[in-house]
Amino acid sequence: MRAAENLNEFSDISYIKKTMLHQLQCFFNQKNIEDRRLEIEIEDIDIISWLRIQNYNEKVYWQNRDRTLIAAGVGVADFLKAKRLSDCHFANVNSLPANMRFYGGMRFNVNSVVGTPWEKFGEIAFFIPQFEICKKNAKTFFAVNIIVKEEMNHARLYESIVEELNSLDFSLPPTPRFEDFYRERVNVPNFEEWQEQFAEIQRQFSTKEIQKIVLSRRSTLKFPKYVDGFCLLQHLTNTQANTYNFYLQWHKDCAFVGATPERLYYRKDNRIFSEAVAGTRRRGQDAIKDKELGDDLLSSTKDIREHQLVVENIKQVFDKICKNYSCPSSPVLMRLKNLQHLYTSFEGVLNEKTIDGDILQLLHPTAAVCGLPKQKNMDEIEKLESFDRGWFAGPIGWLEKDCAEFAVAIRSCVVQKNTLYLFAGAGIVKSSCVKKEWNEIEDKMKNFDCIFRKVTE
Ligand SMILES: C=C(O[C@H]1C=CC=C(C(=O)O)[C@@H]1O)C(=O)O
Repeated sequence: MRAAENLNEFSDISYIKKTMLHQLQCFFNQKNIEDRRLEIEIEDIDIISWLRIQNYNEKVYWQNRDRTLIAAGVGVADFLKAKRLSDCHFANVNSLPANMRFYGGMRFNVNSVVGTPWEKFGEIAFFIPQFEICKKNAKTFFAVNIIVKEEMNHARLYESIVEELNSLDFSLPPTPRFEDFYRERVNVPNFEEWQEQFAEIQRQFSTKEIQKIVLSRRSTLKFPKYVDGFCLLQHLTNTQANTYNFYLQWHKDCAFVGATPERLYYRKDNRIFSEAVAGTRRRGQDAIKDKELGDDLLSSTKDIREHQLVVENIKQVFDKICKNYSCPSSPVLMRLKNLQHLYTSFEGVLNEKTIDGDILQLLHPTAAVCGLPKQKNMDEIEKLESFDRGWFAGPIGWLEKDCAEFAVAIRSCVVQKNTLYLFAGAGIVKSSCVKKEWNEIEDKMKNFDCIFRKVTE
């Protein structure tokens, strides 16, 4: 690592490339090489702008809620793909070098039929980026991840990494503001269809087949020109607080972008943290109105029941995977830019040999995005929703040796050429009101407030 007096040098492109090239040469000159992450400290750079201009199909951006980790990666050093969680070799993650991460996630329902715009995403997919810029503990690093497979020719691996390194672009033109106007918006379901779905659900509540269901909507917005997902991401990082901000692209022209408040879990060694986030009100326009709305949420029987079902469900999972755990007896408010939610945190110690695959299998989908009972609702959602949720409401995050973090991919959209697909859902219980739930979803979509400008001519 370089001394602090040379900070200016850190941003010098030739310094970055030359220093990394030197590290690569030293590494590949060794007789026996194994997986390695090479890192150099660089000056703090605009990570989104860097990511935006790289010429790769595979790109990822991750910013955790307290912004202690911001990472962007391009290219593929290794990947992990599967149709079922049970076929994913998560145990291999434990042999990765320090700080090397698999980023990715999975579909909400790996058994459902794949539809637009999710064709390029797969069921479960993770990758270790070839190149990464990572900001951690107020320091910024440029990293190259090297995965050495048995069958690989080392000289060829070296050459291909060097060639890619040379073509990385550090010119950093700033990401423009999102200033596009849409021409057309189509809601699936429309309000009449939403009412019909609601009536069907009410019937199932009365026969006690389901206790709570989370139904979602998709809004498709058509723009006159290609939508730049990085401008959206930049807007989210500028305007949202207390959210995980993410961007994931497996192919150019199709990206999954979001700013979600909901942690599925964070694991450090055998300690696990999770949370129930369910029950919603808007933020008030001033402190008095805001408190009024918050108090109303905290005392609403309907919202507390909706929330409590999520809490009970996480308890059942923690009973299975933890030696011990704790959670407060009543929810508090989680305040976001536009909305406030009921929130209960969980903290536990995992049973020995519990791997991330087991945790994902049991914790996802939470009752905050699916409802209860889970299997019945997965089938019901597949039947009632006439679009593919894809990765919306699925787990999204990263895994590294001894550590993992997943958010629930809500408050999200897919950007595909000149089309933007927005997704949001709402928890419905017996006492829910059809119009209020429709409006709640509309409020959730307003996370992307910058897009709601229509061409009027
Ligand atoms: C399913 C979504 O939100 C969930 C998380 C928080 C509050 C929720 C609610 O109050 O309905 C939902 O359970 C979404 O934003 O698409």
